[in-house]
Amino acid sequence: MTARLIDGKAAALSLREQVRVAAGTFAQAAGRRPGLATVLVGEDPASAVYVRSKIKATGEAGLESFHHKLDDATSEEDLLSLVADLNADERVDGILVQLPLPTQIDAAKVIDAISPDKDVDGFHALNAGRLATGLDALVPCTPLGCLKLLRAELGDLSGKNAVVIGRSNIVGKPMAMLLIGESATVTVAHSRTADLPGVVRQADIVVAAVGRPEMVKADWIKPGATVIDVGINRVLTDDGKGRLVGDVAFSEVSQVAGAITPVPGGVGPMTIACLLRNTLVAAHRRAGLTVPQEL
Ligand SMILES: Nc1nc2c(c(=O)[nH]1)N[C@@H](CN(C=O)c1ccc(C(=O)N[C@@H](CCC(=O)O)C(=O)O)cc1)CN2
Repeated sequence: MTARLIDGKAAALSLREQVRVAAGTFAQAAGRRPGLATVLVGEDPASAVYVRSKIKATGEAGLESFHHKLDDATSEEDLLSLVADLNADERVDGILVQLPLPTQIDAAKVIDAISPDKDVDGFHALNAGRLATGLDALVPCTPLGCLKLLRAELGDLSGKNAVVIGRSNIVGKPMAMLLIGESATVTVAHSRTADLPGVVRQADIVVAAVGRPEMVKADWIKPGATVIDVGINRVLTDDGKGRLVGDVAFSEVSQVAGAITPVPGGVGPMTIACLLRNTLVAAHRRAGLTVPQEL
């Protein structure tokens, strides 16, 4: 392997420590701890693991945690009613409804019902619009985590050619907006892009968020490029056990790239660290306190 390994686990631990210190300062100034409400609907095993990790990380950072577990058959009306209660609860600075939701619930309606001030996932249309127009916004955690890794690796991103593969509202689009905000030259590519390998080959920075295991190959990558892999795909192995792979063919791409995130241990841990960061930012704004610069 020739590429530098970008250690998302270490970066996430360091951000979580910064959040812990700043949460203590917030508690002294505001007379209460910042609060995060998590909502898990149903029994999806991966979602249960992610929410457990979020609750654990919340406690370790000194934030107050309010967890709500609803059963699989919960109606949209009941979930909207819980969101309304959490919007009104002064102890709650951030509301996280874990996705995906069961099919009887319209996720867009639920996201729209979350107060934009408490939308620590950054999925509400108001936060998306604020990000797109360069205003202070709560920014989706995964792209924010990618940006923090890119800044730590490359410093100034201005003038870099960045290709984001994937156009989802949760990762691709906000990632592009964040990179534009850094004065990078940004292309958003996707499954229908003509000559996708040729487009990606122009990039100094590649962010892969397509959800297709090991789709990005070594001959797509400009030598020395920085590659951020957002994919988390579970694939079956010959021994029947299965393993996690990203959207990037790591073993071959790491021979060409200048730096690369692994899966696991790259972007994933930053998603949870940025959720804590967003909760602290939301708490400061709601309390009328200045958000610490280092966050
Ligand atoms: N409301 C939300 N729902 C979902 C989000 C989100 O940001 N908000 N993102 C994903 C899942 N997710 C967080 O919720 C998440 C996924 C993966 C990781 C992570 O740390 N992954 C590890 C590997 C974990 C494993 O072994 O399975 C890694 O990449 O190192 C954190 C958070 C969908 N839903």
